[in-house]
Amino acid sequence: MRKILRNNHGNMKISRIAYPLGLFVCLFIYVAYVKWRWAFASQRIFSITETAVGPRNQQYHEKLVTANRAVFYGIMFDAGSTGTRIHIFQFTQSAKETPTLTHETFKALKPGLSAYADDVDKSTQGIEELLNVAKEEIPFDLWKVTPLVLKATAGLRLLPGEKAQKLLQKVREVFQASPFLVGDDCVSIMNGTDEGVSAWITVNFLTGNLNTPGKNSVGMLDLGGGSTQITFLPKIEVTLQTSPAGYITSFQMFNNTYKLYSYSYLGLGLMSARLAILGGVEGKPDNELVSPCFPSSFNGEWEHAEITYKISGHKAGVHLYELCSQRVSEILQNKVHKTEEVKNLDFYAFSYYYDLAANVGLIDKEKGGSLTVEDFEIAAKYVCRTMEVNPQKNPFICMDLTYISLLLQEFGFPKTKVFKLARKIDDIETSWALGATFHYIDSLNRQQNKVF
Ligand SMILES: O=c1[nH]cnc2c1ncn2[C@@H]1O[C@H](COP(=O)(O)OP(=O)(O)O)[C@@H](O)[C@H]1O
Ligand SMILES: [Ca+2]
Repeated sequence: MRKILRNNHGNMKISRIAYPLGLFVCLFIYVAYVKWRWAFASQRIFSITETAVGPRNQQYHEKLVTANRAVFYGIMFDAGSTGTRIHIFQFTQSAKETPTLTHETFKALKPGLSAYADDVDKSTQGIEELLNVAKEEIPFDLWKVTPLVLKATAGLRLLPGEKAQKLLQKVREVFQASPFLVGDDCVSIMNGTDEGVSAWITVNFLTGNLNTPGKNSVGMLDLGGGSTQITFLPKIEVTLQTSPAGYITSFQMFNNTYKLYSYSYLGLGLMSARLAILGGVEGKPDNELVSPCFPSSFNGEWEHAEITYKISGHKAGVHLYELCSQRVSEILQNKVHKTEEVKNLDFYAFSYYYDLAANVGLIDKEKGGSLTVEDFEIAAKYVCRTMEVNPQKNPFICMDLTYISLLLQEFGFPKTKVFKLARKIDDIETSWALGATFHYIDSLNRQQNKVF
């Protein structure tokens, strides 16, 4: 009897220790698992294979796993000024090998988050719709180890701070209720330099320049709706020495340190520039905005940042291109820093550079292509001249092309400079999203190394 009692007493003691111990072991295994997923994610640098253009569903996922390739994902939301986009990146890795970017799923919605500044509750519908794409794409068992991040750009930078924070808080709530891995910093406004640097990482990774020592890097030009970025790796010391404060940035990624020239011009994105050229002010409705970049007989409306403006052409307009380029030059005067070195480097151009060139047939809509500053200028002159007699579907086409051609010259590019325009390289979107995902994974791993 005594023995039994003693045994019972002993069992109770064991279960009192066993319960918290079991809980601790489970927690340890879970944390170790998450750390393991991300540890291999940041070993040296990622590679990309032809499987990037492959089917991606549960069957494909199982095929990779059974082929002894571990699969993991990262989700990046790009909250741009004109739209919100989801990028779902799939990586695979065999034992002891560097991870490979195998696929991207991309979906975009309009308008951008800033359009909901006065009705925050409405912003969640689009975010949830995009999250559903991630749920369909990512196998259920990987949801809780897949990091989910949103970074907002010019649209939210241009909003009053309080309105922007309310929008971000709403998104944070939706993210926290989702089954994915969210950290404290999962939703934020990205600074302009990080935006340029991340896009530079993307394009240099996709062109194979990042992982090949001695290979030249390429520069990156991004023309968004609210801001525009220029980023390149200077090869000559003069550029580093003569650039103003805030234009040179050092960053570390995957054990390498890079010193880049990178600057984001807030307010010089195409939509913000249109407003400036028209003489309007962000957030303030005007009676009517008149511009020499529209044909003299033109009358219409333009919606920008939730305000509808009445727009029209100058009555006495004759040489549209000359008058328009004068006005655009005034707007760009003393705004942009010129560098000599850009003349000698290869550049990729994204976003509205691509869209505009594709719209007027300078490049193939799907495949992209190469063109010069002069091609933009010739197209601008042609469109401005013909739209007087032949009204265009897009009344801004003369203004936009004139703006692009002059902006590129302000950066220091000669008219003969050739640019590459690409929406995708190896079936991956040429956006800052991939570079930012690499950076996020890298920093997550560094944090975890500190914890363990
Ligand atoms: O990932 C992308 N894929 C394709 N086009 C994009 C992507 N990101 C931005 N764009 C294009 O960039 C332009 C607007 O930029 P955005 O809305 O991002 O402004 P912002 O960068 O100034 O915030 C649009 O033409 C949009 O189609
Ligand atoms: Ca953008």
